[in-house]
Amino acid sequence: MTVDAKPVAELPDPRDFGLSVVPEGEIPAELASLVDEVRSLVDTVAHTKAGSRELAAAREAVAAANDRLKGDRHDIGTMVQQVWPDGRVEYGTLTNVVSGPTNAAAPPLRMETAPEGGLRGEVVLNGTYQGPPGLVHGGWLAALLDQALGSAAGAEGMPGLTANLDVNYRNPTPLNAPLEITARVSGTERRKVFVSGEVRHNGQVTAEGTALMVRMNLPGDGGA
Ligand SMILES: CCCCCCCC/C=C\CCCCCCCC(=O)SCCNC(=O)CCNC(=O)[C@H](O)C(C)(C)COP(=O)(O)OP(=O)(O)OC[C@H]1O[C@@H](n2cnc3c(N)ncnc32)[C@H](O)[C@@H]1OP(=O)(O)O
Repeated sequence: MTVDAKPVAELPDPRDFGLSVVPEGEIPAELASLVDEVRSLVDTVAHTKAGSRELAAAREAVAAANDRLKGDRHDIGTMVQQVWPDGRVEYGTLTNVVSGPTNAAAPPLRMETAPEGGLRGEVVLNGTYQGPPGLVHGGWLAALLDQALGSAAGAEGMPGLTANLDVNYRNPTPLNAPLEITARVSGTERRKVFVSGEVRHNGQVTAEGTALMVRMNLPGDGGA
């Protein structure tokens, strides 16, 4: 179903809305490497069986690193501009909990244009995303789908917010295993963008979702 589809001519530039933008290429390699290490640290701490002495020493080392870095922060709402190999430009928040490149709590999910249309990404979720034993938490699968579906709408020139998200869990989703995420726009109606997507492991759908994204109301587009 496509009624009155109205992609915006150009993606809005967040700077026009008073937001700062960091081009992904300008993120220092040392920060990317630190984020990876912290991601691993969170998993290590979550699973450690170390004794009190080692734990106390590790706490001191982490506190020292925290003190060292605390001072100088990006503002909340800072955006990152990502340019994908196919030339697609995407804006997201720098610390987006699913895709933010500097957020150690993010897997992170990266979505690229799929040959069959829509977007496709791969991600591995470690033990800090656990729900049932050995399995990914259902809320996190919903978060992955929400992000992928939102990106699919953005990639078609219709960035917006999720008004409704519906997820069906078809099969258990394993931790520490490659997952494929796919998403596409299935229709539009005025500012409503209908999107659908899947999470797969070894080609088998483990979760699938549909969402209604409401496209941003931009100055000059008449709001229709
Ligand atoms: C600033 C610069 C930006 C730069 C560019 C950035 C690009 C980024 C690109 C790409 C990446 C995106 C990745 C994101 C992924 C993550 C997504 C999230 O986590 S979003 C957070 C959770 N969602 C919320 O917090 C929304 C809260 N809700 C609202 O704010 C409003 O309700 C909103 C915006 C969704 C709609 O409000 P209204 O006032 O704008 O529009 P109304 O008139 O109410 O609705 C429009 C149409 O939608 C229907 N509608 C609205 N809500 C509905 C619902 N829940 N169910 C069914 N229909 C609904 C209405 O009936 C209406 O339909 P009719 O055209 O009249 O037919």
